Amino acid sequence: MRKRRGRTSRIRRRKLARSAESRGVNESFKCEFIELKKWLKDRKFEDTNLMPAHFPGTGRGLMSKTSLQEGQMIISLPENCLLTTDTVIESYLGAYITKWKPPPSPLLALCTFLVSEKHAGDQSPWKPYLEILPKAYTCPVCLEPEVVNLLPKPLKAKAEEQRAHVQEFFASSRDFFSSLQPLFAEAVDSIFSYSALLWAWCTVNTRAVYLRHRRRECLSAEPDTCALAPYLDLLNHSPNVQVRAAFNEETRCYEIRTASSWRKHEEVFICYGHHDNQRLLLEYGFVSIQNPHACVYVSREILVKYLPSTDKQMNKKISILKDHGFIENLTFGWDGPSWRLLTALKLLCLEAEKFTCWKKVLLGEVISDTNEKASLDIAQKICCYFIKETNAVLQKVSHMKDEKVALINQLTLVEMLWMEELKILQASAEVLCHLQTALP
Ligand SMILES: C[S@@+](CC[C@H](N)C(=O)[O-])C[C@H]1O[C@@H](n2cnc3c(N)ncnc32)[C@H](O)[C@@H]1O
Repeated sequence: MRKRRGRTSRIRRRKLARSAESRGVNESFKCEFIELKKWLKDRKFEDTNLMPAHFPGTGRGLMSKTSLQEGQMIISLPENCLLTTDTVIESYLGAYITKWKPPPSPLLALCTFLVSEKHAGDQSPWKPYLEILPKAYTCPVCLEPEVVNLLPKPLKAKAEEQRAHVQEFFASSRDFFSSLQPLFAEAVDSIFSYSALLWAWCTVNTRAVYLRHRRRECLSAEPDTCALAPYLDLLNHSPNVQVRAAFNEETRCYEIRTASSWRKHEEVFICYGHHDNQRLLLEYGFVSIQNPHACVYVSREILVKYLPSTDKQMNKKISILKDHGFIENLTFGWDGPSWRLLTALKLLCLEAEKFTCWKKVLLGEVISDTNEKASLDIAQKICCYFIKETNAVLQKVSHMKDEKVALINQLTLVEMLWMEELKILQASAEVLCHLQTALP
């Protein structure tokens, strides 16, 4: 049979490919979801809008059962389904928390409850929820050090901070865990191990919704703002949607309304915030493809890499940038170098005789064609340098994927981040070319 090559068939094929990419496979028949559904029903929640499904691009998420209109409530989860510090304090742990001095933090209360209930297994009333929680996470704190080493520098530094923070959280909680020994037949050290606490910490960090609680004497003064919301926490993130999510004091339900509309059987997303990919990886352990907020960070060392070392005013210029907050958050994005990056470069490229104009530069005024050209040239050089570096890391990751098969998932995640950064840099290089040719 002759192949159809007309425009209509091309469009149809493209549409089919696009819907196949995002088409989810219903998972509501799976045992864990049947159990969770029963558990939710006992708590007076039945979902008419959504169902669990697996999607090729985003993994497990929620799919619309019918089309959903803009402004429609997509989920309204009753208070008694939420796991908050109230749940913990009202539980068998309450007496131990109240006795412990200094008071445990709200986060420690939630993590302790999660570990303890997980340990209780079949005996836990939260079992149907615990069963659907991921067994492992992909936040940098869970990545192997050799994989963390491959992250872009600013993210690597934050990943190391994250690891130190969780290790300190564990070390400083051990005495409190010891105080819980009367509750358990086994040694608490084996129940509240580092890996168990890490799992609980990642569960709260990647899945909790924002829900502010008043301060209670038995907990420390740190903000009590996290609640786990079973089922609702199956919603994945998209940077391109808008939702309104909050606890409704009248209905006593945690409600999410969508500002987007959804066709039947589409994946329904919420937005976790306008985060770039490095932040998404740090906090949630994933990378969003074509994220409009994604960017590539330019450090101070790279900023000055291509500037003439003979510039006597260089130190002064850097101090000015520091004093005016222009040394941080300098980025390349999909639409080129950020205004902040170009402004910093314009100041660094100021000719000696124009140095007194530095305030005008920071206010966005054009000083001279020479200054405009010099700053664009440096931006282009930095961008090309980043493209070269990114390609080199991608090659290294690709080799490691062949050699370290056990790390393939972690390496694929890091690869995705670098591939997105490469696309951003290529787009930026093109924008810079246009800007350079547009100059007189
Ligand atoms: C609140 S949970 C959402 C449900 C989760 N997919 C699950 O199966 O339990 C947040 C986690 O989902 C994953 N996730 C969310 N949005 C994603 C996306 N757009 N692409 C890939 N993974 C995503 C990340 O692992 C993140 O830490």
